[in-house]
Amino acid sequence: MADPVSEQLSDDLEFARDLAHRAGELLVDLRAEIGYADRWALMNAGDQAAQNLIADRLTRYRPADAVLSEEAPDSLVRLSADRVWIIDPVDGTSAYAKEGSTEWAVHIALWERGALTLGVVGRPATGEIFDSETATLEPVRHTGMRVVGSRSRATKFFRDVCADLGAEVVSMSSAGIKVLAVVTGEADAYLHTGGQYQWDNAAPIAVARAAGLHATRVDGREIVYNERSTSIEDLFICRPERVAEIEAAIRRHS
Ligand SMILES: Nc1ncnc2c1ncn2[C@@H]1O[C@H](COP(=O)(O)O)[C@@H](OP(=O)(O)O)[C@H]1O
Ligand SMILES: [Mg+2]
Repeated sequence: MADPVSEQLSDDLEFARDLAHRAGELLVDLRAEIGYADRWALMNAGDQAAQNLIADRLTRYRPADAVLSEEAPDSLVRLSADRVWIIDPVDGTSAYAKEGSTEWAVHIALWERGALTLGVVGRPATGEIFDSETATLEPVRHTGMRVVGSRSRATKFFRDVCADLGAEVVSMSSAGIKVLAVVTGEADAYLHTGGQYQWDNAAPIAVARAAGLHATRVDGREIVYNERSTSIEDLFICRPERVAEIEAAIRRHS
């Protein structure tokens, strides 16, 4: 009979879910242990502990693969690798260090020969894990249009597009948590401009695509991963039925 543990380690999606689960538990424990009095200490400890856990297991169980992580120096080896794990150990770091906030996530994505092949977004504060195999788009439960955007870095463009649409703006931390808000029907779209990196959106985009969401750059271009530049400045994630309306507003303000 197959050993369930070794099966879990050999299947990339199960391996990635397990990484997000382990890192999430560690981060929740650290919050309780360190407390919130010194936010920088908690942020640094969380980033470092989750990075170490994920990096150690990738080295041990996926030694041939390259890694791009927010918390490790970028190695250009990834540009000629067949498989690259794109990792954000804690997305929404400042929310992680805010007592009571659930707006922080663990991102694990895998890029293989030109495309993202899996993504896992863990929401450790609620114990949920979303992945690119099982994510399904839920119906909206609100009336009108809701657009989710950065809590701390909303741009004029974002505000102008939302005002044009007459949309309710919902501010949240973490790119992963914002994509989950669209997947779960809490918002119709997630619009971001002004800067972001591959690790901020790779896993969320894999989950968004699996759920059937529209996911492109703000100008409609495809989002391309494992480019030399780590930057992916802007994103437009949207329920299919709202794409045309929001794209028209984007064009009016571009
Ligand atoms: N203008 C900008 N430039 C660079 N990174 C940005 C950015 N706006 C958002 N981000 C990054 O994108 C992630 C989600 O941001 P936000 O919560 O504001 O929507 C955060 O990742 P980290 O928390 O991993 O640093 C944040 O640092
Ligand atoms: Mg991030």
